[in-house]
Amino acid sequence: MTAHPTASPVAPGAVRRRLRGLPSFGAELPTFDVAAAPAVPEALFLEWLEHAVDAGVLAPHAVTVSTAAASGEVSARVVILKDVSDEGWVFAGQATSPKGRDLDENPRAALTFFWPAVGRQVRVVGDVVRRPADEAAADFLARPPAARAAYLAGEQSAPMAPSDDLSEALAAAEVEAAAHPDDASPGWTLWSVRPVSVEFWQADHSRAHVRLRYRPSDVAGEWSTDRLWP
Ligand SMILES: Cc1cc2nc3c(=O)[nH]c(=O)nc-3n(C[C@H](O)[C@H](O)[C@H](O)COP(=O)(O)O)c2cc1C
Repeated sequence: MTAHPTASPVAPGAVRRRLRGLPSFGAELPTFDVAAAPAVPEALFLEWLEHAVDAGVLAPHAVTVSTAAASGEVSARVVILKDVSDEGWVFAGQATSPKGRDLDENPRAALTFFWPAVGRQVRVVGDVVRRPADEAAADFLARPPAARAAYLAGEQSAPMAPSDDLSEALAAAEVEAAAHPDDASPGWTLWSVRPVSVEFWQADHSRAHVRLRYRPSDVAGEWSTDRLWP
């Protein structure tokens, strides 16, 4: 572990004023007609995702995944969304990473998408299941060699030793990945979040933010919706 000196203090109130002055959303915001919302949340999510892509939102497929260990300790990180279907919202990572360990202990997660330019947030909460190993292997093999190399170079989230050289490790792993293009990695894992709640949030400049939450209804496969106070 490396120790660092304490950062110098800034003028009292300066950070608060700076933060208060920052914009959160684009100047022009879309509207959200909840009466026209599809019957299933996946359909609305895909509609909103395409809209975000068309609006030029950077990395609209990046999502914050929040997990909790059995101890109750929580953590969150950004990952890339891999798929959305009846199976849920799918993301990938290393089985032995902190998120993988959390999900082994407590297979529940919250996903949070935020698309500032269009003032939209989508929150998905649900049970997490691992996708079949052959699906994870196919996903791993479809990744570019540099991405596979980055994964193979070292154990994700483990501290690096001072003697570890990242560039060297990446170069060696890239040679290895290129030499074995058909070798899947057993640790590469796809997780699917099967939603028990999906909430769509549309910002409004006059603060009349529109929120619509889907939850499974009593009829299997169907959803009921609620408007929520902003
Ligand atoms: C835009 C972006 C995309 C990322 N995509 C992934 C991903 O798909 N899978 C992954 O394991 N980590 C991804 N990461 C890195 C994670 O945020 C995180 O550092 C890593 O998964 C380790 O998290 P953990 O220690 O909580 O397991 C991404 C980071 C960013 C900023």
